[in-house]
Amino acid sequence: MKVEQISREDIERVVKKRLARNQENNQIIDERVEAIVNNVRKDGNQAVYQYIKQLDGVELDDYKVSQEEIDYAFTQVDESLVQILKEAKENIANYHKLQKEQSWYTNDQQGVWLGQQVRPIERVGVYVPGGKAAYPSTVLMNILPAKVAGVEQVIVTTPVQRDGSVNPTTIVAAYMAGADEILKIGGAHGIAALAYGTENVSSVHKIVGPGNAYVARAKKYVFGDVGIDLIAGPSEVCVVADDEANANFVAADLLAQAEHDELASAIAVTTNKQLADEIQSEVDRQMKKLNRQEILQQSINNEGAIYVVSDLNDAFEFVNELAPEHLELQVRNPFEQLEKVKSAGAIFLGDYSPEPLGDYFAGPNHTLPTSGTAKFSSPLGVYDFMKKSSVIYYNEQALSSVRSQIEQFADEEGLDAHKESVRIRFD
Ligand SMILES: NC(=O)c1ccc[n+]([C@@H]2O[C@H](COP(=O)([O-])OP(=O)(O)OC[C@H]3O[C@@H](n4cnc5c(N)ncnc54)[C@H](O)[C@@H]3O)[C@@H](O)[C@H]2O)c1
Ligand SMILES: N[C@H](CO)Cc1c[nH]c[nH+]1
Ligand SMILES: [Zn+2]
Repeated sequence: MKVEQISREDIERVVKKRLARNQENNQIIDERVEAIVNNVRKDGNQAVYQYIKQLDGVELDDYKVSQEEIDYAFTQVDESLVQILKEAKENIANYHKLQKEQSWYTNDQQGVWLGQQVRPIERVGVYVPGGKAAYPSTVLMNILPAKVAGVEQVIVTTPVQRDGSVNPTTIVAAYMAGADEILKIGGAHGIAALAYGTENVSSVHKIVGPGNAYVARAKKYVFGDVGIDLIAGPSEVCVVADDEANANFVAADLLAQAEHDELASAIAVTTNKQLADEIQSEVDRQMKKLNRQEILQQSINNEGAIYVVSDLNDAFEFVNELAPEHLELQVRNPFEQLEKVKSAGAIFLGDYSPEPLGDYFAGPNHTLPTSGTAKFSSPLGVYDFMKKSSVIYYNEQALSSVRSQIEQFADEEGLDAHKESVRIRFD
């Protein structure tokens, strides 16, 4: 993991170069994704089964998880883990209940009644990643806000494992969170099946959930035909560390994100060169003891970096340019620094709020904007599962009092039928 000293003038260039690397990867992936999505849209099941065979290495007869498989999954998961899932579920549901918006109406007592009706989306697809690891936590994070919003039908899709099954904890978590159906379709073909439906699956109205670059680009490609939540691609962490930070903690937190994906990005930004060197050697030392060596080596060597800046203001300049998925502030008085953050998916304060606390347990959602998209988007939340309709009521007298304004406006736009629709009610 390289250590690089950067000045204020370098920050924009360094961050833009990092984000541009993503764009280059994306161009190659986009061509592949386009072909997969279009083939599933055209050929339905036949294409789905063919991609499951080609990309996931499994010949399936049925990609729906059956009741027998659900029952069997419950026999495979330890009671202690079920208990943990229940606690996490409670924390996540409680946090998300606070996000629920209500419909509202105004009544001016003069015959005008306006409002905003809030309704859940009816049918939602949840992508749960499962290529390199299974993510039961992501199941909870994506289904629970949908259920809090009142979504009627939640269809989960996740890659099939080599033996033709789905990870049992994923199934148990999906069942506990209220999934209506679980499909064994990963990657871009999973996204296409949800977006356009197949002979066995009705299409959904919106697709949520993180995944690798193929999944993230497929979501972007189907957007418009269905809704999507946000671009949640390979994981990222940026740790801001001042001279009081603990190098062991910082290194451990960098590795915790790096282990997700070869393309995961783990960055430390520090004001202290000596700490940077300590973090670097700690990463090397700790990495040797971990599983997933191949992924760790690649992500740490290619995507990881430790930047040394001259002061905390420069550190926040860097952060706001990067807009990382996860930001950790391992600095003195982190609460005082919080207001300097303009763009980040989730912000972890202090030495004892490591990012995995948020991944599994605290309650806020772990599906977060990546690749700089935190500059304009927010964590997955109940609001992603709700839509709004405007409500308008005028009585006869109220309409009569504004008819001339509307008629003149319609004249101005040359829209006679608009004018007539008002006039006809009175003349
Ligand atoms: N942002 C979040 O909240 C969050 C949460 C969990 C995981 N993640 C991220 O999700 C990702 C999970 O990735 P993953 O790979 O483990 O699982 P995944 O389910 O996202 O992707 C696996 C699928 O990708 C497809 N695929 C793989 N190589 C392909 C190729 N060359 N061409 C076409 N399709 C291909 C396969 O069909 C496979 O089923 C990681 O990047 C991790 O960082 C993010
Ligand atoms: N850190 C991931 C989001 O980038 C979420 C996750 C799930 N399980 C473990 N981690
Ligand atoms: Zn994680």
